[in-house]
Amino acid sequence: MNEDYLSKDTIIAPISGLSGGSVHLIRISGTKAVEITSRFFSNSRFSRAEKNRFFYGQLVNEQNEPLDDVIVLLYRKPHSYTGEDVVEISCHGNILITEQIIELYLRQGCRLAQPGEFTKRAFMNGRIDLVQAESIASLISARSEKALKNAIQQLEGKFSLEIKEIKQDLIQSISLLELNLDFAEEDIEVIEDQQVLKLIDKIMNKIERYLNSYQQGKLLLNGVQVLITGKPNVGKSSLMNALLEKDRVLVSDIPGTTRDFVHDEIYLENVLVKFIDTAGIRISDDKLEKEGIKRAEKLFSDVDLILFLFDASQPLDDEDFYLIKKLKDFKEKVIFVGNKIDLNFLEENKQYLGERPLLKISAKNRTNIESIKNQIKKIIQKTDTQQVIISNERQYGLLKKAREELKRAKNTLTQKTGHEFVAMELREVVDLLSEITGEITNEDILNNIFANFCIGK
Ligand SMILES: Nc1nc2c(c(=O)[nH]1)N(C=O)[C@@H](CNc1ccc(C(=O)N[C@@H](CCC(=O)O)C(=O)O)cc1)CN2
Ligand SMILES: Nc1nc2c(ncn2[C@@H]2O[C@H](COP(=O)(O)OP(=O)(O)OP(=O)(O)O)[C@@H](O)[C@H]2O)c(=O)[nH]1
Ligand SMILES: [Mg+2]
Repeated sequence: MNEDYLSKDTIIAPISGLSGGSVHLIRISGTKAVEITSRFFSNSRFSRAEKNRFFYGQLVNEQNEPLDDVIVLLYRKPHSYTGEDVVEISCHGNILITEQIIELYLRQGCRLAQPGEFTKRAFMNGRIDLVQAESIASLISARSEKALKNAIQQLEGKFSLEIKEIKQDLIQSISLLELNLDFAEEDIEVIEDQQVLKLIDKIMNKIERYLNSYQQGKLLLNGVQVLITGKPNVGKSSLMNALLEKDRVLVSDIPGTTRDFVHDEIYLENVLVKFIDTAGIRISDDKLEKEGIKRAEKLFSDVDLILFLFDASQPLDDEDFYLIKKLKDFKEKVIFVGNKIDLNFLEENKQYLGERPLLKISAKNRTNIESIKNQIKKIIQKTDTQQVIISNERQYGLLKKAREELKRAKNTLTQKTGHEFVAMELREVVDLLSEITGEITNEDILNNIFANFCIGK
């Protein structure tokens, strides 16, 4: 597939952020990258260079009008990110300059790169495998230090290597099982069932460990989402401000002060925590309010933690009960927070709250806000970053299938249905693992993966 792929379009895209920075970076990859650049770049040593190097000079357009003073980086195939000839232009950080340069290349026969297309080419040209490609996307979007560490490990090939080792073990057993078949008539056992069973168990353990890391992996990758809900005027926005340690949201004694979602973030233990303050939920016939409530309730299933806030100085009322009932389905992630304890704490409310944690705070006086942060820290359990953590849904799905297939193989072996079936099932596991690293794949799957990358990756 390689040669074919190399000969395709020359593609271009900005690869740095386009707002704020003082320098922008543009990448051009493909056969025309060097030739086009040499026609519009003032530094004559550029086109003669054989090796990767950088050059300083002026970039001009077709009318010889200067576009910018730039640094051009030359990467000769296959020694580049994509494995093709690559030119990177580092220009001044003005979107107008960047656009003019890109338009020049488009007029000269390049086309804009699709999201993830550079990385897709790197994969197609064998520079990286699929796990590594996906780790680049995780690396960019990681919302915690641990997720970042894990992504870097995967980019270095740690997970890919472990998969390769598992596959080698499997392939060895498969060939021994097949050898057994050849010698079946002569009654020679090349491999004992017990040995194969032991191997299957060993591999199942490894896969189980990957699967178990997924929930935590996703959390570390995306950060923790915490929703603050409760009826109007119980102090949700006050709590939001207390958690953020700033006056982010408007607070007032008029019920219905917050009308839409307000979110903001902090880092706790190097994990991004996103708080969402919502409009107070009340039983209402008002169309607009009903819609707001519907949207808030949709968030119940999306978030990782729900803080149900109530006024602890007052008896719980129908509006509180309405919400408590709604939250029953999400019980395992709800924390009850009794606010306004500076006024009073009514013990009688406790009986309605079940066995979930109950925290007592005063948002206004910022009392006991730490107890909430401690509950969030509990979610961010101690994770061992020495081990591979899975955070990718595709990889998770394939690992689950591999586990099922291993179970099947184990069954077949213990039921002594025949070694040829065991071998077949183990081969299926090998294929599933090959799909993870992308040795086995198809165009649709690939397009799907890379389409979710950002532009310029
Ligand atoms: N300017 C720039 N910075 C960047 C990237 C990039 O593409 N360009 N990266 C993009 O994500 C990351 C680094 N990843 C890269 C990986 C491989 C090669 C590369 O050209 N490798 C060749 C050449 C090495 C050499 O000349 O010594 C090779 O390995 O053969 C470049 C960047 C982060 N920073
Ligand atoms: N005494 C006391 N008053 C509080 C406390 N927390 C909030 N309040 C007051 O309660 C009123 C409502 O506070 P908000 O934070 O705006 O309440 P909310 O739940 O966001 O209200 P809506 O946005 O209208 O749903 C304000 O007057 C706050 O000053 C508290 O811990 N103690
Ligand atoms: Mg509010």
